[in-house]
Amino acid sequence: MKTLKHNNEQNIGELKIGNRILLVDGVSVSFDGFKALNNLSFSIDYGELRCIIGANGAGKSTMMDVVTGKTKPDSGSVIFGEAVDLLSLDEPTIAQIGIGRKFQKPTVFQNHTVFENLELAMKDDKRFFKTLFSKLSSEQKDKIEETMKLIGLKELYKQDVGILSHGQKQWLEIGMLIMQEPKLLLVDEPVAGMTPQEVEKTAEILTSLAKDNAVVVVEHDMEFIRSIAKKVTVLHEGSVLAEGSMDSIQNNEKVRKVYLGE
Ligand SMILES: Nc1ncnc2c1ncn2[C@@H]1O[C@H](COP(=O)(O)OP(=O)(O)OP(=O)(O)O)[C@@H](O)[C@H]1O
Repeated sequence: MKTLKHNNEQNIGELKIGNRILLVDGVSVSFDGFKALNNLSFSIDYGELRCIIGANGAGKSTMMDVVTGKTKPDSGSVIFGEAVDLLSLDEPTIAQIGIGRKFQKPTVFQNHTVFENLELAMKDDKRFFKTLFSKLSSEQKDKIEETMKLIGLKELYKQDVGILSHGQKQWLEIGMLIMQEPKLLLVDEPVAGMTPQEVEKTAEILTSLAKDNAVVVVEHDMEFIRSIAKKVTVLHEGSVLAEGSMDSIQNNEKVRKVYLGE
């Protein structure tokens, strides 16, 4: 079981597979009178890999901005774990208590090796030079090794990141998120621009990650979604249009109308 080094620890509750880790309840966000999120409600369980889909402008990014504290909604509530009120916390605190976000564009340190990038991303010590020149404990080394294995970059640990492929950089960034020990990961369009082999590997990484975390994937690539999805949430005009298995989504009349114009 994971532990949290934060005063909100007692409010997170037990991180047990199947327990709820995120509740978004009746959230609305307006931009100049336009409702980007409109009474949005859904929840995510610990150990779940959830896919969130929706047309451009459906509110996917705004939803992630609300969960990570970048945007404060006009109404509603967002609860992490059993009782942590995320709307009362700022962005750095939300990251610190265990919500990690991976944006589309990788932001790795180009002139450092794979190993160094993971080392720099480690949770406890954010001071760049101190991190680079201090000795790692065996526990920290093990964590880096384990992460390199998960993201498939173990053989490349000495390589400068600049020469990695687009896909490898994306995986490294997922690895850097893992080093911060998040409990909930929000991943924005992870397979955009990837080769089919890279897409397959990304599916493996995210599936494996979700076993001991919760992972929310926002993606447009439906084939990829189909390959990883257990439960899919469809957003439309800032609300949940449908939720369920990929099959039930594909056969859902409302979804077909909105997506396929049937
Ligand atoms: N800061 C903002 N100011 C004004 N309108 C905004 C702002 N952010 C988002 N919007 C609008 O809110 C709506 C929802 O946008 P959002 O980016 O959340 O959708 P999305 O589902 O992530 O779309 P995409 O798939 O294109 O990334 C859009 O119509 C967008 O134009």
